[in-house]
Amino acid sequence: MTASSPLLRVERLTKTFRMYHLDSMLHAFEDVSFDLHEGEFLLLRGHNGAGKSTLLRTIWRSYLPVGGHVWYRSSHGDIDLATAADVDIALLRRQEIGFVTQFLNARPRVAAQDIVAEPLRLAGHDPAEALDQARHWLDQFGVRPELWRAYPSTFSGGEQQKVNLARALILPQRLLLLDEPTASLDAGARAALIRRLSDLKAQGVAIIGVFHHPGDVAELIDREINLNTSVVSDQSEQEDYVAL
Ligand SMILES: Nc1ncnc2c1ncn2[C@@H]1O[C@H](COP(=O)(O)OP(=O)(O)OP(=O)(O)O)[C@@H](O)[C@H]1O
Repeated sequence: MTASSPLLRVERLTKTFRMYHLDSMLHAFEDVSFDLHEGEFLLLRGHNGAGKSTLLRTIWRSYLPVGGHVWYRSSHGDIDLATAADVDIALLRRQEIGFVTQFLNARPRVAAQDIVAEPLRLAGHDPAEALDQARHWLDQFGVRPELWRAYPSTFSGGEQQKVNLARALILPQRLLLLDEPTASLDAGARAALIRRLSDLKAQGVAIIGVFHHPGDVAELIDREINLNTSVVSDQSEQEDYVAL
């Protein structure tokens, strides 16, 4: 893929789960194809169980697809995330691809501010500057200063989600996968999230998101894909439907 080609090209991606205890297969999604360019925001739609989270997790490579490709134009060259080596996936997750879920991967006895600062420290930033940035983002998302040095394992669901978001969004990635990031956020944190996503999009970050209330991010959406029907619609050219 060239510099003007999509950042991500998903081709006929199919995911089936084997239900061993039932000796049967369950189709999560089938033959999904779409392109995503830098700075684009793609909304995934579909009813409960349509396969939205599974699609995000397959791109993130928590799941291996049973068919298809996920071509990603990394800064190291083109790579198929569907078949790439685990070591390459780990590198991309550290440097280029972010994933936010509603669930904090809370590590025991690590302070909230250190969890948030870690991506900057790993990227080689000065530790004091990383800590300053971490406090800035905790503040932006509305985490009280008295919690910054506390361990998030005891935080409320909303507070954990704020730590999660601050960590995931502190360092601009090239591709961001969002699985219901506004679930359990209060209005102030939702507004901070939308401001941050809007800034990241303007910087060229490509975003794929699942939102329980898509109205939250209405102004950011460029295209939608409906997993019930596997149809992509362009927000600016509604008549231009592309069958998958
Ligand atoms: N690890 C798994 N093993 C077996 N089946 C799974 C697994 N993960 C998801 N599924 C099934 O795949 C289907 C798609 O699930 P998924 O969570 O992707 O749906 P969703 O569109 O995100 O739904 P919701 O809107 O309810 O969050 C569901 O029927 C679910 O039961």
